[in-house]
Amino acid sequence: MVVKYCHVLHESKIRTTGNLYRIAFSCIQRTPDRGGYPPMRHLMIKGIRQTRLETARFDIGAACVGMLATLPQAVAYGLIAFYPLGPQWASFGISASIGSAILFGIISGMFGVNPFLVSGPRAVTALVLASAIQIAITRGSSAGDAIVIAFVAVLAAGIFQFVAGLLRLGNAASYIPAPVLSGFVNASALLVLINTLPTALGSLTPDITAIFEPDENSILFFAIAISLTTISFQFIAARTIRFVPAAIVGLVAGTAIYYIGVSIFPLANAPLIGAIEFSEIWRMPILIKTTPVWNELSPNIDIVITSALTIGLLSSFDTVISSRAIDARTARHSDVNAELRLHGLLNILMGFIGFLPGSGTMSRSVAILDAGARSRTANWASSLTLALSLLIFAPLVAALPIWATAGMVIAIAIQAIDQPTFIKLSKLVTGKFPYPRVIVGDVLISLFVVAIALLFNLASAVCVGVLVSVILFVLGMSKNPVRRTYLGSRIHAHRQRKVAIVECLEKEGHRIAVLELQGALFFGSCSRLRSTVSRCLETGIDYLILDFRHVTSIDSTGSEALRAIHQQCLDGGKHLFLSSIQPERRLSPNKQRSEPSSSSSPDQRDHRLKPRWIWLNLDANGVIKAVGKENFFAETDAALAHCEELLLRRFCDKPDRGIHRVFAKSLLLNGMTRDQITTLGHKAQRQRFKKGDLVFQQDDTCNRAYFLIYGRMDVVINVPGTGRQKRINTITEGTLFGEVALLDGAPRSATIVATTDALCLSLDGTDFAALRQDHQDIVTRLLLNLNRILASRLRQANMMISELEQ
Ligand SMILES: Nc1ncnc2c1ncn2[C@@H]1O[C@@H]2COP(=O)(O)O[C@H]2[C@H]1O
Repeated sequence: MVVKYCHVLHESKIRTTGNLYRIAFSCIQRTPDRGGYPPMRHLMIKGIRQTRLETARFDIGAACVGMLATLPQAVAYGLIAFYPLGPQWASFGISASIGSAILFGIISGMFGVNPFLVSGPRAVTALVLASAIQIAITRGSSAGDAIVIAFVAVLAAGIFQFVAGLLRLGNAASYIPAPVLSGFVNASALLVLINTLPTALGSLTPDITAIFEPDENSILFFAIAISLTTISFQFIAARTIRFVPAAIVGLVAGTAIYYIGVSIFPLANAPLIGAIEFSEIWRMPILIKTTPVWNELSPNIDIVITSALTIGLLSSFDTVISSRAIDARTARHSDVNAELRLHGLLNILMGFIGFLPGSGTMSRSVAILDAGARSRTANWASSLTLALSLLIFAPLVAALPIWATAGMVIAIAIQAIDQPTFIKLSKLVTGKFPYPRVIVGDVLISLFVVAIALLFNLASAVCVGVLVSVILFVLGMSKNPVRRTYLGSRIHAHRQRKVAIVECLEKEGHRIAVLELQGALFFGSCSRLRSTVSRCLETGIDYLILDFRHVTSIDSTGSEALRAIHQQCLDGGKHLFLSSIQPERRLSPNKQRSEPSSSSSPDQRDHRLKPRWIWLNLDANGVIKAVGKENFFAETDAALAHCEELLLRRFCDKPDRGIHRVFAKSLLLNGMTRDQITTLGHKAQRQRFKKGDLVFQQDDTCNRAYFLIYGRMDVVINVPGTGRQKRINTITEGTLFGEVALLDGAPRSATIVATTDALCLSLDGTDFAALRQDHQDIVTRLLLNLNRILASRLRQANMMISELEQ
């Protein structure tokens, strides 16, 4: 392996190592994105169709940029991996790295699930290999044995990745919150900037503080001029030139300035990429070339296992997160598990033939996307071009000044910064956003991830970011799960009741409390639930209804809290009821797994049911047994009605079955003399209904009004578009129904069904007209009372609305 650059490296000691390392680190971490649409999506959105020629032109341009982004990285990673073995292994390392960039890149580019995910060697995995070799050498292994140990670890890492893909562990990355991903992208971009800046400013040491030293070697104005030219041309080209990738325009401009500078003016020489000989890259696989000393493996198995796990985890993480970020950018969705399986197989291959392990890279992927990649051709062609460039373009590539490549990397890093986070941050700082609480959490998490990444490393930053997000989420969800509390004195069950009963409910209804719960009942929210319930019970509540309508989930701690609340009620002689919970839920037709057969009727379809998680959890944790199934209600209204009945039994007179007593207590007949009531009774028609009978149906056209003497009727309406019906009220004895159609002559506004055996008196329009002729006084009184009934219903409805809106 001949790398001219390596000669410079050895000759000038660390002079160029610093540059290479800086380039390497800068490029690794570039994990860009988004400030605008990549050209491809932009064209897709505009609906512009391209010819194959145009697509190929963009892909080839993008491949060239990808190759230029890969080359310096690959050289640097090779040097990193074999650094502990000394300079004589440098060319070996570079060939192992470039070989991986070519072979891994071509195969994953061709067969990878994500067409724009460019894969190849990475700095982190190169560092793990270096430390494995270092430990083996310290324990007394020879260089060859240390290399064997390292590549067995690569092979095992490949198996690990393949198995992780089979077990679909890649999906775990979906749980990375957006602010963490944004912080990851920004941290990567900043790391690129920080690591590349010294090179772009001509500093010869890798330490960024060196650029502030007034040493003439630290800041070369010539270097700054070259990198600034590259950056500016790249930015201008990104906005103005469509045909050539902006990165190449910048690179050409920066290189031109360099050669003009060194040929016309006696300006400083820059380190160049240097010549690389292709013939040295392909060599015998490492396991064949070096004599494998298997005996060496057993005492060093710990190195193999830890390195394999670390490489496997880091590679998988890089691949999955890069694939997700590329997906977000290109509006696609790739199967990361399939990607992991392919990467696993390729890393097994890399381990066998002694090439560096590979994983998905954001930097190179974004480089080809920003350069206008249209298809996966740009991906594999960038690796192929790398191979070709070593043969054909070697002189051109060799002549590129490092300062210009540093400028190119900086420009890509700046474009990669996640703009939405910075927009949010600037809005927070300038106070332009009216509700800062909405975005402050996201911005803080994002900044936190960036800070950890800069202080430690990206992997820890993402882990800590996810942890902080989870903690913030739990705290956010730990708010009081009681969204509203109302008393039975203000809100009654939907029952048409006699005045005396309504009065009784208004007087004693404060003994009934409904607590509307919301969100998740879990370990984070249970203590607040318990304290709210305790406070509520202390106010003299006898009947407590917990409404689960807005509860999304429950865990065992939530169930335990319910059992404790039930015990608390028992101890205090109170009654607990749970509403809006059912064992099963009806599946909407489009969620049903199997399509109903053509023979199945709509009714049959409606009855497909699925067990409810909340019910199952309550059952599993013994809540249903403790509270008693009879105390669970499908609707809160039913639970409220049940509590009202219990209350009425305690505090109100027994229901009165005598017909005249019913009449006397009815609001409709209020103020009538006994004679008037008797006359009305003679004019009216008596009708008996059996339990389940249909009195009339919604939309029927008839104008008969009914007075319920005893029994109970449900008022039911059709729910439009579902074929289902819903009970909205219950009529009890002494109340009127069917009056609406009599008054306005329109079809029935609801269906009335007898829920018990019932007796009614009824009058139709004709009876009413006859009554008006002979007994005007009765009709006037009836109409007056009817007005009062309607007015009181309106007031009650208003009170309920105001109560529920609180
Ligand atoms: N929301 C409601 N609450 C109580 N009763 C109702 C309600 N809606 C309709 N009704 C009764 O149901 C009857 C259906 O027939 P009508 O429209 O003639 O008269 C209606 C009322 O008497």
